[in-house]
Amino acid sequence: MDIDDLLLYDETLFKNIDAFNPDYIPDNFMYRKSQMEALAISIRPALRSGRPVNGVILGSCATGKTTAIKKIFEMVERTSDKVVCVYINCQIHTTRFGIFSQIYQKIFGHTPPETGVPFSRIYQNIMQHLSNEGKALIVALDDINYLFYSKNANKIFYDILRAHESFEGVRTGVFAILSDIEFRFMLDKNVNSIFIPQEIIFNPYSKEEIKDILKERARIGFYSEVISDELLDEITEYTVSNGDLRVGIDLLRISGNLAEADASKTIERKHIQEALKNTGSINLMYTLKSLSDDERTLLDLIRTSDVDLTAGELYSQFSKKTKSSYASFNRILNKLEFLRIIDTRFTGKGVKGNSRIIILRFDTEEIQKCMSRL
Ligand SMILES: Nc1ncnc2c1ncn2[C@@H]1O[C@H](COP(=O)(O)OP(=O)(O)OP(=O)(O)O)[C@@H](O)[C@H]1O
Repeated sequence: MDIDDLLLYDETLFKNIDAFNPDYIPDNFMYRKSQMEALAISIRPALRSGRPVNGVILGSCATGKTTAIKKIFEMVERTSDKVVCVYINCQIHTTRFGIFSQIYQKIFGHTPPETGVPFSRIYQNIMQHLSNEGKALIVALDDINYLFYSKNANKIFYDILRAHESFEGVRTGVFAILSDIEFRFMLDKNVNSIFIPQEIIFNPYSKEEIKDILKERARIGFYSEVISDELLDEITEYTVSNGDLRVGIDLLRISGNLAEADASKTIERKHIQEALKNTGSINLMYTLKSLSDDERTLLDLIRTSDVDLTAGELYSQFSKKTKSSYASFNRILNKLEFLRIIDTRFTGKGVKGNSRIIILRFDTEEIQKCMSRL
């Protein structure tokens, strides 16, 4: 097809292309009944003038944690106007002000002004409103490990969970969502005893479950018979080996697009093979998306260097590009290590043997591929 035809061609394989969006909430949320029940049990007291039970929601990536929270919040809000449910993505909102702005927005329908209003006023408005209206507050903090990095977690938990000490009758709860079991102990380390949560585990899907979920997604997203069962099996295999359901959903979407561009009425193996070339690690892409410009600049320097640099060498390159202080360079380096994009190893050389060597944990091409898709 030439470009004009490509743009004008109005046949589509997609019945509902939104079904492949990252934030699509499936009506049919399969294999998560017991987790949804556990969430409902934790929230139930809040619907009956009690306090919600705090929870920590644990499970590796793309096991449906976010979907479960969003679904249960939707259900709660449909059932009662006495519970305010706020979902917060901590990759985006990392400060106390940022997080309480989200809560404020949910309650009052608009965010507080960014300047001129002290945090205490915003906090007071929120809690006073809840107290006056007799409403409970449940806050889900997704990817809460990002708050450990900025060391804000404890304060935020404290603000939310001890509100009842200053505001009569206020009932609050927190769901902390974690996608890496390693962060579980860090939660205890970062948040003291005010948070005693019940654990809700989202175990990985089996191969059969992945196949069923992908099949259902294809059924919603494509017209019938666009993709064969055999090719779904292949996408399932790849998804299982990659360990991330999102990769499978993305593969469906990309191969559908490629088939469409080919004016084909069905997805063929060649479209999947082509799509595979375009999918980097989705997880890595999400992590890279959350980086600031300076953080990406530093990562780029690491990625494009032919040799493993020491921290000192890296800083001298970085400071030329960004004029950053050593302290902020160091913070960024620690963050990249914390996000497990890089490793740093002491070489035993340098001042007091403190010289570190920086090692990229991913293939440079993989990073490049993900960066180009941001
Ligand atoms: N049981 C399921 N049924 C249908 N779709 C699902 C199911 N579980 C996950 N998904 C889909 O997989 C994708 C990832 O799910 P979700 O964002 O809820 O996972 P997560 O555990 O929060 O991931 P992360 O920890 O990486 O944020 C979404 O597109 C979601 O619709």
